[in-house]
Amino acid sequence: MYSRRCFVWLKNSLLWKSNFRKCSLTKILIALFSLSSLSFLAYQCLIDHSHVKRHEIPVSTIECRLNPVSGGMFSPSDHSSSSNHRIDNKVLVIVETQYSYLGQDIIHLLEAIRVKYKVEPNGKTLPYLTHGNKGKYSAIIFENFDAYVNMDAWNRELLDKYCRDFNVGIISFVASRDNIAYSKRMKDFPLTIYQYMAIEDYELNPMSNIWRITRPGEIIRGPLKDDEWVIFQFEHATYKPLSYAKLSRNYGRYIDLSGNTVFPAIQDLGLLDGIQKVIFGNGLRFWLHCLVFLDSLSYLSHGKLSLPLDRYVLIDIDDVFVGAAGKRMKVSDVHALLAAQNRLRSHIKGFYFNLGFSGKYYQKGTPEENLGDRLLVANSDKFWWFGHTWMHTQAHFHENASSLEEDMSLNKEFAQKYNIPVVNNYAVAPHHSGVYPVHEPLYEAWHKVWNITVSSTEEYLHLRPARRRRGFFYRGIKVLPRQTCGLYTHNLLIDKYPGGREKLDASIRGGELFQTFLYNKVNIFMTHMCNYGSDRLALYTFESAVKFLQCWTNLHLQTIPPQDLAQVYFSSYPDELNPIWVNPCRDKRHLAIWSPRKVCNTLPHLIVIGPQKTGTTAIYTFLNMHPSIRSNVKQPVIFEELHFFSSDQYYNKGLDWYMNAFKLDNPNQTDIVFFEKTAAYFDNPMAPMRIASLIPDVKLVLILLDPIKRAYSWYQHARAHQNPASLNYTFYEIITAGEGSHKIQRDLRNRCLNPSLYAQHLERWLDYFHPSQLLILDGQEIKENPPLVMSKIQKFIEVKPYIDFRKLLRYDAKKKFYCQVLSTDNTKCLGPGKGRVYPPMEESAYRFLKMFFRRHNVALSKLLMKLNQATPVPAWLKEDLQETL
Ligand SMILES: Nc1ncnc2c1ncn2[C@@H]1O[C@H](COP(=O)(O)OS(=O)(=O)O)[C@@H](OP(=O)(O)O)[C@H]1O
Repeated sequence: MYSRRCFVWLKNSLLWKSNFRKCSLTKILIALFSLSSLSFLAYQCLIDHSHVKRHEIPVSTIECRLNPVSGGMFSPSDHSSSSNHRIDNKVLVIVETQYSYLGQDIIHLLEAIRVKYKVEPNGKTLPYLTHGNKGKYSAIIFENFDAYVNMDAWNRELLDKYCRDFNVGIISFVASRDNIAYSKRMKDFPLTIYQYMAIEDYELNPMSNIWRITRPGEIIRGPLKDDEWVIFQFEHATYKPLSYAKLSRNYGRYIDLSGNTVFPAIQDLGLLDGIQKVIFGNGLRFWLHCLVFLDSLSYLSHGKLSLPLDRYVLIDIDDVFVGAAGKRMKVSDVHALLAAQNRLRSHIKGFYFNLGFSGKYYQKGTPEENLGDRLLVANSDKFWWFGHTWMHTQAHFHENASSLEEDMSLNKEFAQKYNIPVVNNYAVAPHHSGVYPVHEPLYEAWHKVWNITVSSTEEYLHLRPARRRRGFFYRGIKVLPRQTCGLYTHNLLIDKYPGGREKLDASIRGGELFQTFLYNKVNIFMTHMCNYGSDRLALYTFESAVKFLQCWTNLHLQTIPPQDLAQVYFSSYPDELNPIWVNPCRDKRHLAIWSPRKVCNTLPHLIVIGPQKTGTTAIYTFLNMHPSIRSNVKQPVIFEELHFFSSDQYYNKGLDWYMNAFKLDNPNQTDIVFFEKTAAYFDNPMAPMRIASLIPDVKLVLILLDPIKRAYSWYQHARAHQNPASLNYTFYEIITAGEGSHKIQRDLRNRCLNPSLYAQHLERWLDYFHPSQLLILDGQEIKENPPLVMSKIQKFIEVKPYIDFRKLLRYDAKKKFYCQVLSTDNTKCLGPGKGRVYPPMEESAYRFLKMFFRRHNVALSKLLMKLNQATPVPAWLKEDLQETL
């Protein structure tokens, strides 16, 4: 019977063509895609669904021991004090090794809560702790308390002084080292540790003053997972227990513990050494320690690293009609959904399920399920709704916006026909296709058909790890990160849940799902219709999760409309507004939802990053003379320089715009080395990060000209462009402009001097690129011997064929520079704007700049020495340093 019904459905689907009259290639593609989706669904129909049976639908049994404070209005202290004005919101983490487990756990947690950190392996000299009169770190974390205790005297004194001066606390961990129970007195502290202990009945000390997110009062009954606990015993009032437990085993005569209540995490009030501490007797794999860790960070940093208590929750039910017959929601499931929505409202203020639909699949289930569909629609005003595409096709298969608009309009007509209120200006794309990597037609069609302003995806920047998912704003649409709750389309029955019910329960009770709520202020969860049929796993999961959260935390849960949610998100994380482009070809999942018409080989292999006035145009011109090297095509207004990575205006034109600037003769061409030159990249703060995100293995060319000559050349450039400051003030007046000078004077001073602070900018590039990716050229050599420079570049990028530029370039006595050889008598030189003729620099300006650049040049020479570049230090720098000596 199933097979016949499915056949009819399949046939109907294929006959659905009234809106597909005009046959274009796109439409054929879409039809093929739909066909494959439908065949998949048909296959699902043909298989035996007898296993999808109702037996015991799981029900949440979580009850708090103590009643949570009602109304979620209780707001515990955020620990803030005046001490936090003097410290940055960054954490210093001293790890055992780069790869140690606990060190990784600490870093992952900090990443998840978006706290900046600096990691240093134990044993290295401490980094600078202050800048000016400010402290660089608002908390210090030691993966191993022993590392702190046994630090060499000099570093220990330095660190302790920092902690006392800036009132900064230390979080540390003590781990069991050997598989044997023994006790040890800590050096310098009236503290004894007992290691390799088994404990049970863990509870928190309700009297501690560090609790903020954590709500003490519950007990984890029974033995804890491993035997590797460290417990503390102390003989001074500076120590207070943060938690209690009982020993699970009698350790007899080996360990003398009075009574059997032990302390697995303690707080040091700093009464002895003036430094507050929190010390854990186990790592962060124990879920409750993650919670205690958050409050410890908040407390020890005087609220600088405090997380808010509000948590915003949106539960999307994607594809509410898309699903194989036999796995869909029936009438009883819809009733259960409505009832659960009401119950959830007592835990999540203003809660609504948010239903996503593709109208094409309405009424395509079993007769019972079709009744379920109808009941959903009859109750449409009780839910929030958002549209997918009509046929649930993926946006990247649509070549242009109009075919997507056509498809979306059908879905809109469906919503109108059935009075489905779609009012939130929110949409989610099937399979995330088109949202990221961006498919421009999706954004266009969303605007046009639905006036979409908010979306969400799990693909930005990458699917994994989930803790790094972020939001971005593009073409007027705010895209928020999306989380999963551990349920996917195939999770229908609790007994078939991968890893068993225990696995799902562990995620709810302190594991992944609990932590997702904990770390993210905004949580948009993706679920699917089938998680609400069969065993209704989504209802079980969320009802359990919010109850568990309520037992153990003071978090306030609420649901607000997507537009407000986006507002909350980006006002909390304004830095995320600007998107970051990554190469879709480097991520399998991205590639799968990227248009098959797009090609991967139109990104540059080489970027000439500047700075300005160092000879970048000459290099650009000469590179283009090579038969296998090709630059981007020139653009209106900006000509050869794309400014993509340095200007928000161009970066926000999107990846397609950038990649389209590099033209192959045919898509299969492989013998072209693309390059780009934008001289403003070098001193731009965003450019290194953006370039490294998109083209991490790119090669970079940096040109260093004597900074004095570069500064003067820029001044002359400004004069040639009628810059008023340059016309009204001498070079000396510009470079010596102070805070009292006119803004135009200071602006020009900055453009003359700042890009010449070579070491400072170069350090930033080296944060993102390996030195082997960088070729440093001498700007003077470009003027005097460009064929030699071209040979260095060719070697650097290993391009074939090797071209001898001595045959292509010739010194032109009239231009006084090397020019392109056209014939024995003719050359083609760069335009009049390059190699200008201007008077020599005033002596006073020269002397001023000599002094000004001295320390920067010293810093540069040290940096270059460290890089150990094959390229020798530029001649001008050597001379300058010799003069200095
Ligand atoms: N072959 C050749 N022809 C002309 N000019 C040459 C050449 N090689 C190097 N130079 C030097 O390049 C300086 C201009 O640098 P840029 O091209 O980087 O300037 S810009 O930032 O793109 O405006 C330019 O600066 P000015 O001399 O101040 O005009 C030149 O000194």
